[in-house]
Amino acid sequence: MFKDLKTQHDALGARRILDLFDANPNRATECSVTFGDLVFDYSKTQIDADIQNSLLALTDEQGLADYAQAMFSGQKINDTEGRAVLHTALRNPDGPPLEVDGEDIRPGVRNTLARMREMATAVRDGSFAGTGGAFTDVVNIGIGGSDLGPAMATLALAPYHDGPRCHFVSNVDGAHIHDVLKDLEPKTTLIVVASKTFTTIETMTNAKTARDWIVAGGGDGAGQFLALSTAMDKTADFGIPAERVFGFEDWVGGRYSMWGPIGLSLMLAVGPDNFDAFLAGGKAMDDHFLSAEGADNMPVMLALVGLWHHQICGHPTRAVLPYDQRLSRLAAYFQQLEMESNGKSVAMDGSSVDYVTGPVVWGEPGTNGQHAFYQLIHQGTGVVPCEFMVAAQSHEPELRHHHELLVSNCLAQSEALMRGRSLEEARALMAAKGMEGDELERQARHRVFVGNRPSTTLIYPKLTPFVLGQIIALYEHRVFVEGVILGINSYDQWGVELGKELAKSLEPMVRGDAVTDGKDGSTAALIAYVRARA
Ligand SMILES: O=P(O)(O)OC[C@H]1O[C@](O)(CO)[C@@H](O)[C@@H]1O
Repeated sequence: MFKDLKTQHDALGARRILDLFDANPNRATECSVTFGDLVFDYSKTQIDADIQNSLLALTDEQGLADYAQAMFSGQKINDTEGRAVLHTALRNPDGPPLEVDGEDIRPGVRNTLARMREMATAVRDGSFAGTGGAFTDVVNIGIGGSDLGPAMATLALAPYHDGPRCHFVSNVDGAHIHDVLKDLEPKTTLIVVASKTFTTIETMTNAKTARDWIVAGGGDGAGQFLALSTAMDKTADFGIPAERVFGFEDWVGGRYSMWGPIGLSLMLAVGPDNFDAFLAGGKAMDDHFLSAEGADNMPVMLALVGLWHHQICGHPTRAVLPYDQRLSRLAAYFQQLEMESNGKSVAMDGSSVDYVTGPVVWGEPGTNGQHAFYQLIHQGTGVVPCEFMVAAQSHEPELRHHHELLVSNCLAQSEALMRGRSLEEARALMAAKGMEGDELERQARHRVFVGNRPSTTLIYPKLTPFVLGQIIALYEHRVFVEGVILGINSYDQWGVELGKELAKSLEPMVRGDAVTDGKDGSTAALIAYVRARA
């Protein structure tokens, strides 16, 4: 796999990205993809027309178009779980009939969306209320895909909030629920239990704690609960009646689920119309993904640039750097989306892969990261491809100067990474400060930036619900394209199971109800430490 591309990579030698701009005045346009108001600029990378052609050839070799059709038409491409992958249907409720197991799923999608809208309206206008009156606060209890998406999006769309305050509890660490509930009023708090399976230990533990808190505080117990789940039997066992359960099917993966019921807390915060706009943004990206050809296809190019940097250039991580404070949970969201999807070592046919699969994804918003880890990005020994994101406009026109500084910083970083600073330039800098001799030489060397470090920039007009929908769907399809080219199933997550099983067996030992015989020395000693201080 990737033999030709690796040869092309090896032939690059010391080629400077900056020189590519001198050689081709149209490079910025030619190495950008525009879709609607979104522009994805990958011109500050080593990718040229030849490399681009070889990358695009991979999509044909791996049958990407057929896989995309298979996914959108409901074939069971998640074949280790025997499931279709149809989160795209959640953002296309009015599409033509779409069958899974012989049944058209569209009416169900429309019905659930209408019920969500009704519930959101009732909560927001106070016609569904707690024992103390209209709900002032909503606590979404969920983890992984049942938390990261709605938590990220609710923060991202803060300027559109006109509903109750929304809080998110995920960690089984009691500190999390304690710190969230301590300032809330049980009689006016709505608890939304978000769990696809309704068995996840963290979520069920937090849900029970929340129910006790509501009851102890004079609330209506499960009467102030909503459930978002595929497991109607389990939600009923918990005491939540069917009319307050928003179901979805197994063809929606957890990390792809915020477009449906799992997005209810977002809908409660920003209202049904803004939620619809978010769905419309996702749908617009789906249409683009299915229709745009080759280098004009944004998700395809985003995926290919990622493959170039990780699989071909061998850079082990990639940084997501939104210059947008309200996207401060985006990196965590992408970590699950990308790493749970493509962190695999077995191909679809069960054979072991002999190439690297998903990269480590990490990041923080700019400009904060600049004052923390950018040192390593600029002068460290390894290369970290950076994915910058920035809006042309903020939601705070009265703080225009802040936004101008934000944008300037974002652009400065990608320019600095590419341009670098040579030893000669650093020497001149030191000389200008009056330094000379050995000391000048020593100090100058510390001020050299090798440059030629790749980055991409996704630029968008403003972080509206529609644009957020576009961005999230863009990255979902990126993960899909990468998975298809790597020949792996991006939609299962068997790697999370072993730790869960072991946690179950360890709990009685940690509690002191079982002996640690049979455990390795380290685990037994750590349990003994905890027991001695419990
Ligand atoms: O929604 P659930 O079933 O509680 O699962 C939460 C998360 O746990 C995982 O299964 C991983 O443990 C994720 O894939 C999922 O998003």
